[in-house]
Amino acid sequence: MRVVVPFAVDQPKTRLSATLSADERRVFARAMLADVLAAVDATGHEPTVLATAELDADASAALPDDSDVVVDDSPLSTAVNDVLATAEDPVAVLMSDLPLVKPETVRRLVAKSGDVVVAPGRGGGTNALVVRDADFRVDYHGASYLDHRAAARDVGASLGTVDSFRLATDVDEPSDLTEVLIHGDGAAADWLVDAGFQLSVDEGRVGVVREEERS
Ligand SMILES: Nc1nc2c(ncn2[C@@H]2O[C@H](COP(=O)(O)OP(=O)(O)OP(=O)(O)O)[C@@H](O)[C@H]2O)c(=O)[nH]1
Ligand SMILES: C[C@H](OP(=O)(O)O)C(=O)O
Repeated sequence: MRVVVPFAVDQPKTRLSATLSADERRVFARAMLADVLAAVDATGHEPTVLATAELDADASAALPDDSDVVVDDSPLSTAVNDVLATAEDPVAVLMSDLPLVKPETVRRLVAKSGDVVVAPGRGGGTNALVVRDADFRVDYHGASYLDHRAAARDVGASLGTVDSFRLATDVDEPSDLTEVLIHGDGAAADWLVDAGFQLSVDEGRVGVVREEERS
């Protein structure tokens, strides 16, 4: 199955700006992209990066050999809907900020039955979809998990849901870095460790600290 991976090339992950500089967010976003693409590639499914701009050398380095790249500077939902409108076969849409995703996670997603399969993110978002219905269209942001379920019902599509910790864990906020350090073992986790991040336990609560901040 074609697995479309939307990727914001410029100024990604602004909600991490209290913790990472603009340059660091660029590099970290590319490390997460590499983890997602590696997981897809290991399953034999074909990744297509849906990028907001031409990929630079760092982002291109994350691409497995058989990847396609589509550049579309439209807003996220418009760009994904452009893909869905011309797709002749089922398509999966998997976000690029899911560094805990493993090949088995991708296999579970694409194996789930339903004309529209939704994998919720924490907080009401939609971290992955499988679309087997020609009339279904996306509408991201806000409580998009609920919106996508309603949109599927509106076009008469049957619904599947994938309840997966690894798919639900998108990295949006500084607190999400904790999950990457605990459960990640790919490029994103390695980058965080190299950048000096480590787990901290403060009054029983787990978080992250950066080495330079502890001294
Ligand atoms: N093609 C495309 N992908 C996008 C766009 N905006 C976000 N994405 C990707 O969609 C996924 C979810 O987006 P967000 O969680 O909002 O990521 P983000 O825009 O980098 O982060 P914030 O700036 O913190 O909102 C990530 O894989 C992004 O790289 C867009 O306008 N076009
Ligand atoms: C794309 C968007 O991501 P979030 O902003 O919720 O991380 C969504 O899941 O609808």
